[in-house]
Order: sequence, then structure tokens, then C-alpha cells
Amino acid sequence: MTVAFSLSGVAKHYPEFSLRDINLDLPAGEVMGLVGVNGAGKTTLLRLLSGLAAADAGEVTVLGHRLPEAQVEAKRDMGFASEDMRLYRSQTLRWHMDLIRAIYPDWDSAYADHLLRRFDLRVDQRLGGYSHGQRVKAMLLLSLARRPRLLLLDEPTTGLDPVARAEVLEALSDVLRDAARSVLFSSHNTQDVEQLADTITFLHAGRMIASSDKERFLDSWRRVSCEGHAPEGLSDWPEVAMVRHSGSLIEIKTRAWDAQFPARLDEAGLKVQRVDRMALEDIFVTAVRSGGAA
Ligand SMILES: Nc1ncnc2c1ncn2[C@@H]1O[C@H](COP(=O)(O)OP(=O)(O)OP(=O)(O)O)[C@@H](O)[C@H]1O
Repeated sequence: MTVAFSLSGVAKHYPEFSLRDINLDLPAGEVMGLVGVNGAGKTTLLRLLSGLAAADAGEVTVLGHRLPEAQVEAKRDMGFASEDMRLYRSQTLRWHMDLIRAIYPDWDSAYADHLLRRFDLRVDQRLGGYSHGQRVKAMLLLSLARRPRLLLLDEPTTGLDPVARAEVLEALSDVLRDAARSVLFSSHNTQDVEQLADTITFLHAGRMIASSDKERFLDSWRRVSCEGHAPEGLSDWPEVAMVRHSGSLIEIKTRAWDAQFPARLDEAGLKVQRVDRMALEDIFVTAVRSGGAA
């Protein structure tokens, strides 16, 4: 398996925060969504991969290059788009495009023109006059048209109105259809992640609480509604992530659904009324509240 990046035993310490024990690989050609609440460490992890920050422990390898030693080589094939990417507000988008084209030989002018039309951006307007959504689209255009082998996107849809968000998601899913490209993008928005990602990594308080194939997440979690009296210790069953009582109704969320689960509940004195699949958002919130492992 070729990997786009590999993080092994990675840690980064700030005075008030630590990212630690990060072991994560992205197979080449896959799209990974990085999900976490504010301050979970998503940007920190992306900055370690992009070479903007150095790990305090562990190994970071990007496109076969060890960081920080080989960051020049790694950066050549990597695109990073984030809020703090430096765009010159007194310059136009055309100026930025010319600058990047001069640096990166793989710049795809036809694709850049296509994105200009699709994002409806005025190429001769100074970026200081762009709205937030237009600046996000400009940043994406500048990253995508380089055709990087690895694309790192920090919150690409945050703060966009629904139309701009749909445009950005469509442009991303076009890019993502190209099997040679690998993408890691962070988001608070689990719907975006559910729509675009093959694999999903949950980050919470600087730790990875889960990382798995999207379908496996969606297949293994269920909300089970029951009637009866909950047996003692139900919330300690390893497959049970959450138990909530509402009168004689009991709602159980399981992280390890299998067809025998209702029979086990029946033996324990609970009558299963219904079983529902869970949306990624619900899975994420339940995993965080249950203290980790998803
Ligand atoms: N350069 C830095 N110096 C000190 N602390 C930092 C630095 N960069 C990040 N942090 C701290 O690390 C923590 C994680 O921040 P990070 O930006 O990685 O989270 P995030 O998951 O991207 O959050 P958000 O969704 O709000 O963008 C925060 O508490 C932040 O204050």
C-alpha cells in the first residue's frame, strides 16, 4: 500500500495543549475527513503535515519524505489551504495565480480557468475587496490548480453560505474523483465529511479517538429503543456507548452492532422496540461524550 502520509507516535506540545499518540496513515488516493470540536487539535495536526510546525516526538512522513528534513521535496507535491494561508489583500487574484504558476510547474491553467468560472471570481479584483466566501474559493483555486498529490484543507467550508458551500463541495468532489490524489480535510461539519470522505478520523482533546472507514462507522453504530428495566451494569457492556432513560423507555447507543444484540438485550429483560442507523454527527457526539473509543 502506498501511503500519502504517515504519522507515527506523533506529539506536539503547547503550554496549554498537547496533541499526542497520533498514529495515522492515509492510503494514497483516499479522502480522509478529520472531525473534532473547537480546539481538538485539527489545525495543529494539519500544520505538522504541512511542515508549518515541527513535531516534538514521533515521525512524520509525507509523500515518502521525512519531515522536517525533506520538507522542500514534500511541499512541492502538497497543497495546503487554510484561513491563515497568506493572501495579499492589496493584490488581485490574477497576481496570485501568476505567482504560483511561476513557482509550480504542474500549474494547470485550463483547470484554473474552469474554477474561476465555476466559483464566479473576478480575477482582476483586489482580494481585500473579496467577501469571506470569495477568499475561501480563491484559496481553493490556488491550491487545486497546482494539482498537488496531497491536498490538506483546513475547514474548507466553514463560514460559507449554502450556495458557496455547495459549489466548494462539488469542486472538491470533482477533484477527489482523481484516484491519484489524496486529501485530508478538517471540518466541524459532519455532513460534509459524510459526503466526501472515505475514511474518518475523530480527534478530541488532542487525541485520536477513532479512525476508520466511513462505511464501517455507519455500519457498526446503532440506536436501539427498548422497553423494560435496564439490567444493572448495562452501561458497562463493552459494546454500549450510551444509555438514556425516559420513563419506561430506554435508548441504547451501541458502537459494535451485530444481529445478536437484540437477543442479548432480551435475555437481560429488555424488549427491543426499534433499531435505527445513526448519522455521523450522532456517532461523533456519542463517542466524545462516552469518553472516547468509537
Ligand atoms: N502556536 C500555538 N501556541 C500555543 N498554543 C497553540 C498554538 N497553536 C495551537 N495552540 C493551541 O492548541 C489547541 C488546539 O488548537 P487547534 O487550532 O489545533 O484546534 P482545532 O481543532 O483546529 O480548533 P478549531 O476547530 O477551533 O479551529 C488550542 O487550545 C490552541 O490554543
